[in-house]
Amino acid sequence: SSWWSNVEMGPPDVILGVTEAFKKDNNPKKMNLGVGAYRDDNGKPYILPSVRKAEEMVVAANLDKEYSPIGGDAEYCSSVAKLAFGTDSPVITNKLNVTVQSISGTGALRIGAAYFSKWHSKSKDFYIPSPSWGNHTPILKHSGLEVKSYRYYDPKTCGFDFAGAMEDISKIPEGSVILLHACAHNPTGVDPKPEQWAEMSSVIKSRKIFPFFDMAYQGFASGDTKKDAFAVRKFIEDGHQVSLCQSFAKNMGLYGERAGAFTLICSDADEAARVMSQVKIIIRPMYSNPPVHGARLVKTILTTPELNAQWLTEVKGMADRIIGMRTKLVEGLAKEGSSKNWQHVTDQIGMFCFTGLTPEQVGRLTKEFSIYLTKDGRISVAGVCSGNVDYLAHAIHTVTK
Ligand SMILES: Cc1[nH+]cc(COP(=O)(O)O)c(/C=N/[C@@H](CC(=O)O)C(=O)O)c1O
Repeated sequence: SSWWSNVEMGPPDVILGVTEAFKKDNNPKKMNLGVGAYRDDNGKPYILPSVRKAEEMVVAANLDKEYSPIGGDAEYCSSVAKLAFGTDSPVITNKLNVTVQSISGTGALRIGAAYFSKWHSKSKDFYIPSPSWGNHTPILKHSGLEVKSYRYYDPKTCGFDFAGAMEDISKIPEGSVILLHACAHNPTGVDPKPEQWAEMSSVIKSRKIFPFFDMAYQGFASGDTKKDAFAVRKFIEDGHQVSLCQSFAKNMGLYGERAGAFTLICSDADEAARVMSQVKIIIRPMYSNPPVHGARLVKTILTTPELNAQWLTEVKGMADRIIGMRTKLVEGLAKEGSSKNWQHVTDQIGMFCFTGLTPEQVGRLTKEFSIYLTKDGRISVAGVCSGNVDYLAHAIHTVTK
């Protein structure tokens, strides 16, 4: 018999599996609201003009294809750290950040999980929001960490359960790690207000919990990279030694280029050198060194002032289109005569809208209207455009009235 006769069929990925099903559907009105990938108003993937310009510059530079350093290109790393923390942050000016290039946001989480599993001696417990991005749990478990949760989403209001979150956080044992979505929470689209971040920061500090940020949407949530980095910068101002995972998949449209970064904040240059050495020891046997092209595009954009300015207008353009679609969807539902409160659709922010639809209603959207979304009722608003928003409103009204 074969070596692999024991291998059973695994389930399709909760998120990426939706796209597979969508591709098989030949209904011309079909909609893919599953994967969090931006589409323009014609429903097409969008290559940012600033990225195309950067690509021309990189190609014209005739660079070689030698290995990157294990931690990636140093200028790339310093440019993405400045984007996250701010060029005048003491973290940057005192060089307290250990920043390495990662294979996009997922790769940053993998490096982070492996690092904490080996070097964070106080606890192996990671507390993630309930709900969180579907891939957080498997990534953390792959590294031998324990995954626990804290209340985050309130299904009654389709909003942030601040009281519940604070109650749970105040019970998290000292030394545990708390995973925080810096902006555009996935899947709920619900973010704490600045004053709520401030309260979370002080209770996390007083309880000596480690804040581990996942910032996969900087600039993509509000259209303003500084505003979207508020929580990370506030925690640093409050004296937390944060760790940070960054992705350029969404805010630069570099999905398949796999450009990201992982950062740990250290207390001095000597500690930073020791920590960097250990992060490299984790990366080398994982994938040795990162892919060059995506990082070159990011670095070119972030370090060429006019390209950086152009990029900021483009990322704001993406955010604004999504915000506009949220409003159009709510208007469409009103036009359909829905009597439900859809305020949360416009209150929520970023790529996703947590509609509040039940799995049964989600099933009907797919079966009766060829509208594809994850079972938890999350829709990627990026998949909505002026050509299909009324169809979506009609379908949602039909399954919810
Ligand atoms: C919060 C969060 N963190 C990290 C990632 C990883 O992205 P990367 O492409 O590795 O940089 C994603 C991707 N989320 C969307 C795509 C996916 O599931 O892979 C999604 O939720 O649809 C996140 O939503």
